[in-house]
Amino acid sequence: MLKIGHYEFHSRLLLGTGKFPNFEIQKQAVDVSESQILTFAVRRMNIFEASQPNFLSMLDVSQFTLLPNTAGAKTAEEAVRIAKLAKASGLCDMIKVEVIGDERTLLPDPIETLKASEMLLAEGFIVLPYTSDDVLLAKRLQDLGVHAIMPGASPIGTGQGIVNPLNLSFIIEQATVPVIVDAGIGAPSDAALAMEMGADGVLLNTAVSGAKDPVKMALAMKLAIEAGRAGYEAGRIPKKRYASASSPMEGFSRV
Ligand SMILES: CC(=O)[C@@H](O)[C@H](O)COP(=O)(O)O
Repeated sequence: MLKIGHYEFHSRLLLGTGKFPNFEIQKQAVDVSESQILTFAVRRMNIFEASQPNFLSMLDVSQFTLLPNTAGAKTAEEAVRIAKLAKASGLCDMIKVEVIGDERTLLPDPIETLKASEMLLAEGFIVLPYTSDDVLLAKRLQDLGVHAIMPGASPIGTGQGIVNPLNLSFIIEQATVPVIVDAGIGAPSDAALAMEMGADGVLLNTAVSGAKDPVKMALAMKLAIEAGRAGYEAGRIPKKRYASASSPMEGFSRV
């Protein structure tokens, strides 16, 4: 079970809702992914205008936890304003804090992210900050009392996979709250690796929405995350420098 604040989920795949070819494909992808948490940018979703097309209107929203995110915010104050708007719409008391500090890399601004997280915790939100793979920042956020940490595997939409596995392993090692690897996942093997490393979940969007067959890729990501988690729980064998026979000969009679 993935536990975030007072929420519990059996799925460890968090799915973004942007850039799908159309709502029908998106719905099918969401269905096969069996994801229970869908994230969306409050500023891009027409949540307050019933007449406008809105992906959420295609879903039985009672089956999902909708995780609003503060995409588009450049400052802590903007992020807090967006989070409050989302809460006012009655969707969820969880918020993914996304404060972007640089337009080209879309990397999060560490100082504004920390500030926004502190302000949102004080307002009673369940706070999930999207961070870089900075080990100390993850620790500082955790010490503030955030409910999960979401380090990027690589910049949003790049599909580069986990570019700094060492940092990610340090973040996971020291974590006292769930670690959700967020952004930059390109292939199912990236998601499986994150889970094998001990991440508690994976948030992804572009790898599915931009795939040639988004529905099949959603299924592949679901299976990869399940396989990675099972592998982590099973405990992989240590890597060795030299070979050891898979069928040892000790105890066998000579013929
Ligand atoms: C949807 C969302 O929250 C994105 O900002 C997220 O970080 C996913 O990134 P990818 O599109 O790289 O999977």
